[in-house]
Amino acid sequence: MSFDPSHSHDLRDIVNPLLAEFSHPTLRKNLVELGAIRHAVLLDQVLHIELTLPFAWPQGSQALQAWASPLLCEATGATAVDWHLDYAIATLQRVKKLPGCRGVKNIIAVSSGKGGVGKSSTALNVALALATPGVKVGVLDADIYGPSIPQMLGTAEQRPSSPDGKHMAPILSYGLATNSIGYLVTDDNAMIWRGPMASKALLQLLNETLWPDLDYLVVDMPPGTGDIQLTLAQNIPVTGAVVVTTPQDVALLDARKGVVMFNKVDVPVLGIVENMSIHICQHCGHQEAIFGEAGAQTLSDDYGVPVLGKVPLHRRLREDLDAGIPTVVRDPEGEFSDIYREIAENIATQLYWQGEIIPEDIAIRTL
Ligand SMILES: Nc1ncnc2c1ncn2[C@@H]1O[C@H](COP(=O)(O)OP(=O)(O)OP(=O)(O)O)[C@@H](O)[C@H]1O
Repeated sequence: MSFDPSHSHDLRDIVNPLLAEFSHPTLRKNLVELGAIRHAVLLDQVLHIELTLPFAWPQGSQALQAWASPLLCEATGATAVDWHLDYAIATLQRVKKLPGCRGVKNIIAVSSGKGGVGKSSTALNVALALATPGVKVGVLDADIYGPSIPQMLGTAEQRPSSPDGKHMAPILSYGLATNSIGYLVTDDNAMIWRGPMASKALLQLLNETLWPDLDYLVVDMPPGTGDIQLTLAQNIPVTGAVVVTTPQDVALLDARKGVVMFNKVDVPVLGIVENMSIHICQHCGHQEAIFGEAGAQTLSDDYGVPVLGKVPLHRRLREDLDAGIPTVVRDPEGEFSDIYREIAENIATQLYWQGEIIPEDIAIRTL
């Protein structure tokens, strides 16, 4: 019998083995083993391929298309490949098998051992990078000591409405559903909250926000490893945590405490983001490791957690946040956005591979 690529069986025999050959640092199983290939059909010499992924994969999918398109054309006689990528994001087991927050599949806690290392900037740009078309993302700013997300989104003057007098509608910004402790209290007020009060308020903020269906909720945690952080890490139904640090020794010592804290309460540490990794001069592009080198790698080696990415120190990143237009929104094709997309993809895939998938109905909890 002769081969006929317009025949779906014959076509699958070409497409599946070829796509199974695609390797990428974020894949621990190939695309066939992952069950990602939904459909392939050759119409008018155009090969249409449908893929469904269980994790946000903004850069891997680009790499796949660049690698596979010419090979598929050659193997099938198609003149072009039309890729349809969609997502059915998996819900992963949460810390202590806690029931989920209504509407939210996966919660990612972004923390730092100490303040000022760029935790909020990282949390926000990573959330925006996770929100690739087809993936729904929210941000909860739980940083009681300096709730900066509203400023960074340019929404500081807004206040969440309450359609039923009990719950809050999140503020929608750049495609993210967001809420912040900053909308509800003044800075002076929040700073003097004691541990139990602060943890209770933050848990309420999480549970009383009317989140739309979200694949990922990124929680910008208060910096440090004290009682508030410990209580939150134990009581928020977190799927995994990310620790942000600078390469500086002192921040790394604090970052160590962060990793240890999450280990103690059995929250999987997905990895470390090194922020302000090298300084890039905005005039001449000269690069300098002003906070030292290889710090995050040492931490990673010591605790067996990956470095998810390194963000340089660059004036532009701060200016964009000050202007309320984060870099991933202002310059989506730029090199910094690529870095944040890589980090987002590493987080999403790490979350998937380390976790146990749970059926979706368990994720629904009524308030
Ligand atoms: N990679 C970077 N390049 C340039 N500026 C940065 C970078 N990362 C953060 N910043 C700037 O540093 C300041 C502190 O960042 P950010 O608020 O994200 O830190 P934080 O760790 O969340 O602080 P806090 O603990 O006070 O909440 C902000 O002005 C931010 O714009």
